[in-house]
Amino acid sequence: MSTIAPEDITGLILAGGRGSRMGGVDKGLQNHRGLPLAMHALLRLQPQVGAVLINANRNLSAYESMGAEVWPDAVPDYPGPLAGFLAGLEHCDTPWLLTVPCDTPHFPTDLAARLAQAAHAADAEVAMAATRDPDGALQRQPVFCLLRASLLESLVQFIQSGQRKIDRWTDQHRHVEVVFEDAAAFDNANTPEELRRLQG
Ligand SMILES: Nc1nc2c(ncn2[C@@H]2O[C@H](COP(=O)(O)OP(=O)(O)OP(=O)(O)O)[C@@H](O)[C@H]2O)c(=O)[nH]1
Ligand SMILES: [Mg+2]
Repeated sequence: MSTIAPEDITGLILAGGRGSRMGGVDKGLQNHRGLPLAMHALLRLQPQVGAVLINANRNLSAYESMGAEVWPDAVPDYPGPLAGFLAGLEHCDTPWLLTVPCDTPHFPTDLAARLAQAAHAADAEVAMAATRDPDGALQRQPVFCLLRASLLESLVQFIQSGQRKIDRWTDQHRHVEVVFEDAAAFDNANTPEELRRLQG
């Protein structure tokens, strides 16, 4: 096979954060064009992968009603997105996991296909999205990450050692970066103002 099949990938929507810059609200449940942000992510991710999970730590039944399995962090105190990666890897039944955050409703519709192609071609364990700044500098998008499910043990150890940074961890493994030309597709909503800007 010349790539990784969609059926071999579980999509994971990361909605487990504190949303502190948004005033402490549950970011994935905030309205964007008539639907909760996490629902936009679900609708975009579902056609690209075989199954979808949601990682959330509050309002679990609201997320369940979107039609996907929901898993909270197994580690306490909101240690960051890697806790979500961990919940996803623990509950993923496919050889690959693809993470996306709940606050980026316009992410590329070919995200899974392009990351899968690159991971396969490079025989990598991790494929991460990247964009270019206006000045041309490469900007990693670490929460958009295709991972081999076999990295679970490595991630448990990394988190137990007190580390939190996604690319510090992924750099320990065979990885590739995939540049997406449309940087605006990765615009996310951290504040109410950024969410308003996304409506336009
Ligand atoms: N499971 C889990 N996910 C997290 C955690 N922190 C952030 N995330 C998720 O990681 C992604 C990127 O994080 P941020 O954009 O900083 O979101 P956030 O942490 O909720 O927002 P702030 O509190 O304002 O930083 C979002 O999809 C969050 O839901 C955490 O401690 N646990
Ligand atoms: Mg945060």
